[in-house]
Amino acid sequence: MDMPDTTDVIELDGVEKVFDVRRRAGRMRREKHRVRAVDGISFRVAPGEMVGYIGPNGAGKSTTIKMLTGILTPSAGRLRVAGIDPARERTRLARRIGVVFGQRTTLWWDLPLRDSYRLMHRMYRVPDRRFRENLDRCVELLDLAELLEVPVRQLSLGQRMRGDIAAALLHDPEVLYLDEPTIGLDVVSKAKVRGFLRDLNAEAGTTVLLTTHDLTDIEQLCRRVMVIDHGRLMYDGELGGLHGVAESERTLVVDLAREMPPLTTGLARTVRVEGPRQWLAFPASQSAAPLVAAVAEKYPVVDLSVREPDIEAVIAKMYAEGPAGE
Ligand SMILES: Nc1ncnc2c1ncn2[C@@H]1O[C@H](COP(=O)(O)OP(=O)(O)OP(=O)(O)O)[C@@H](O)[C@H]1O
Repeated sequence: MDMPDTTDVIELDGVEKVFDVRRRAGRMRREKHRVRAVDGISFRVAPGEMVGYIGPNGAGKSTTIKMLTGILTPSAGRLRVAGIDPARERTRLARRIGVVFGQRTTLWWDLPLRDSYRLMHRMYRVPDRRFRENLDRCVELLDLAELLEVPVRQLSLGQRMRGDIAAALLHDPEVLYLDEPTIGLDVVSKAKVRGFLRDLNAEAGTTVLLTTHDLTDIEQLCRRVMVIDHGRLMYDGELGGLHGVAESERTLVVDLAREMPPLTTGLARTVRVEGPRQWLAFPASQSAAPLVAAVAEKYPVVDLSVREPDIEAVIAKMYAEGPAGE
């Protein structure tokens, strides 16, 4: 007889979320319309895993995370986090999970960071000693010492993000949901955040579910990735198993002094021309340096930047070639 596997920290079985929306249909009429935001998803996450949860805009990622925190109740299916039904016991679950939304802060805008943390200390009823230890650790590893007395509204985006990550960890959650934790951050801040998350996962064994549009986040942090689209799980496996990841392309964006015909270097394909700006695609596995040198030598260049492949591009390619591992 199969025994249910109770060691998994996140369990979803046939989870659905349907929204009833009213849409304008003509001048007066409104039509009822059903949106299947999550359409029968099943997966399990073991303690200590760090899993990427990716998909195009509107795929159903945020809706899934909201159900996992208990903010939304599933329309059908079974869902458990740390053995708890999130929608039924949201408050009890809140002590076991941490959530970071890159697009908005859970900190108090007008308060210094330290005061936000004090409020959370009381809200989550964290034992004093534990709180102090966690805070000290986050302050050290996230470089927050100089920022504790600064009101949140005066922090840069990268500083605020680090502050938010610390806030999500002060009560020792077993599970951390991260929704776009590196969005809008510069290269240095991204590296800091990624390094911290890697250490947290390795040392504290915190289970992490990571939603991002940045493929590098996934490459550097997650061995396992789940792809969702139109509310369905399209892929669950290693990142390398996704078609298109290895052979994806980076883009060199070139601003020229004037409009020119498509550039020819022999090292890249010119995929787009708009006025004096041109987009050159080259294999992601190759260094950009020879291409940059060739372009700069041959053409009147005003500015250059390299764009990394993003998840949307990889997923588009996956659909073009059919999902891997099926
Ligand atoms: N409260 C709601 N009422 C009606 N429809 C909703 C609601 N929330 C989400 N949806 C719809 O459900 C679908 C999935 O949305 P969701 O926000 O989960 O996608 P997402 O994968 O997080 O996208 P993004 O990457 O843009 O954040 C979309 O079609 C969205 O319009």
